[in-house]
Amino acid sequence: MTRQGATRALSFDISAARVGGSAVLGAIRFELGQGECVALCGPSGIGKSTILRVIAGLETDFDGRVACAPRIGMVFQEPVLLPWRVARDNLRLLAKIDAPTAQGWLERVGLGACADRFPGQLSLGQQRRLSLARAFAATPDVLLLDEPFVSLDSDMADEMMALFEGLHRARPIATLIVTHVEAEASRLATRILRLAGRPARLV
Ligand SMILES: Nc1ncnc2c1ncn2[C@@H]1O[C@H](COP(=O)(O)OP(=O)(O)OP(=O)(O)O)[C@@H](O)[C@H]1O
Repeated sequence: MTRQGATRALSFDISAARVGGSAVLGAIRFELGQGECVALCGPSGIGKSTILRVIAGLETDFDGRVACAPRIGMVFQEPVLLPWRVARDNLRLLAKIDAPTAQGWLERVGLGACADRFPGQLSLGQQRRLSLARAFAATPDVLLLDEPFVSLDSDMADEMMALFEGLHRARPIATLIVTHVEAEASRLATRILRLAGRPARLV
């Protein structure tokens, strides 16, 4: 396997990837242009998160070449926040921005009044908004979103998607978004990559 920098935001070209020794991904090749939002779809267990993990360097058992711009941001299904830090500090410390900028981001995602609350004092939807704000505030070159709207009620999912659209319009970071919901993919992405089979390939 080879990892190196790229002129495109992301170039993914592998012939195989294994998880726990079993072949999960087959030959898969795609690219992500600067500012583009691409969806990665497929049934549960097909290997969508594995692709994100390979890109992020968390999964190294693969054959091929992954060239990604250096700064990668990830948003997981479960928000990963510092539980002992209030919302403002979660943004400030993890996105490396000052307190007034952090407050500005909180306002943008409707959490202006929650700056001094700890993650445990926020609802799941609020925690996810905070995670999304943090990801954009950190201005990565590539953003990897792993089912960021799963298990939210339809109003909240709609609100989160609108939030993502607004943030991405204002700051068009190359984004790969994993979802198994077709409507989400066609709403948010300019291109949809579909996985099928075992080991998984693009279809
Ligand atoms: N430690 C492991 N050992 C063996 N197989 C594993 C291990 N971890 C994950 N897998 C397998 O890897 C495959 C791909 O998992 P992955 O999480 O990438 O799928 P996914 O498409 O993201 O699924 P979901 O939509 O349910 O999150 C699954 O079939 C899973 O069973």
